[in-house]
Amino acid sequence: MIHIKDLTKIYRVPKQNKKKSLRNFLFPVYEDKIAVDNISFDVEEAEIIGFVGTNGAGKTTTIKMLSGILTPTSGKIIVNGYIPYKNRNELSKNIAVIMGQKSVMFYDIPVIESFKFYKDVYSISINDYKKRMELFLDKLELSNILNIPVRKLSLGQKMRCEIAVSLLHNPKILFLDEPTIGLDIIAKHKILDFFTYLNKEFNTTIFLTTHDIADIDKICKRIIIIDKGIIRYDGAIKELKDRDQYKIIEIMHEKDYNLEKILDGFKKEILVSEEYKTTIKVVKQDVGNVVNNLINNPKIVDFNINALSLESVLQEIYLNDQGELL
Ligand SMILES: Nc1ncnc2c1ncn2[C@@H]1O[C@H](COP(=O)(O)OP(=O)(O)OP(=O)(O)O)[C@@H](O)[C@H]1O
Repeated sequence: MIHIKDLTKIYRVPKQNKKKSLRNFLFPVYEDKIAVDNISFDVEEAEIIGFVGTNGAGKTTTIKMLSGILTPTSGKIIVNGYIPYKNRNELSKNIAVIMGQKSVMFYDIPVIESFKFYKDVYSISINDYKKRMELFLDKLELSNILNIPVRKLSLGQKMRCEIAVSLLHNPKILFLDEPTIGLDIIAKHKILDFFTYLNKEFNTTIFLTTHDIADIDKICKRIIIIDKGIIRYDGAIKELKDRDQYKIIEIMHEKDYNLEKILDGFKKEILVSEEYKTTIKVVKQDVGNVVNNLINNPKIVDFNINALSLESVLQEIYLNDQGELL
């Protein structure tokens, strides 16, 4: 569905010059800024990919190249059989790009007018339009808001409408850039459940970029980590979590317990310390022995062993800067 090989995007930016002279203003010197550096990956039909990275990693630039908004500096890129920057019109019939902070609807008029407009833009038949609207009314609960002007909608309502309008033409691929930004947990889950539904029901391929790692953990099996324009990891989320060398142990205990004494000799980090509950992080190899000590101690009431959350795993990757992970 998506094929990218050795893809690079270099921006030409004016070189920062501390000296503010007329010469520098009239004849600026430029330098190259490598935003995406020789990346390669493939995405199969009906996959849901999480594309993550810190600020400035190259995510939006990649999505813009995938959707034909930007022309790559070099490399190969094919999306649904098209070269995006050459066949943007054809490609747009098969994809949707949803950016959490950008709107495609008309601000001052009722929501339904935007739907009618895009029905004509995409030349959608009356029958297909009715079917799609039924789906949106049902799954995104739009029935009570279609006649309200966009500017009067809450952020959650607006986002549900944005998504529905962008999906009127039943695209095969969705490029999502921060689709749940600013939403409360209920609105967020509704939207994520809807994406999962589209994926199952219509085999829609989903390419999701977000800073909200919980979103990725909820709906993606595969994750691509990009860092300073370079792909650091491309694989299963489960494998990434399994590679992690730590476990989290949540210990329920009596008030007067002594952790140092119970776990004497083990390297541990205390993450949360409460009166009757303490959460610690220990290396995987020590878990067996730590558990032994906990079981044999009368001050310990109960305990749970958990893997690190995807968010913590990624945090460690970014912080440790371990280089190539692949
Ligand atoms: N139009 C542009 N001109 C020059 N440099 C740009 C342009 N757009 C992005 N960049 C630079 O390219 C790099 C990658 O930016 P990009 O927006 O793709 O990152 P990102 O991963 O989407 O970041 P964020 O999560 O902050 O949105 C950054 O260093 C950014 O400053």
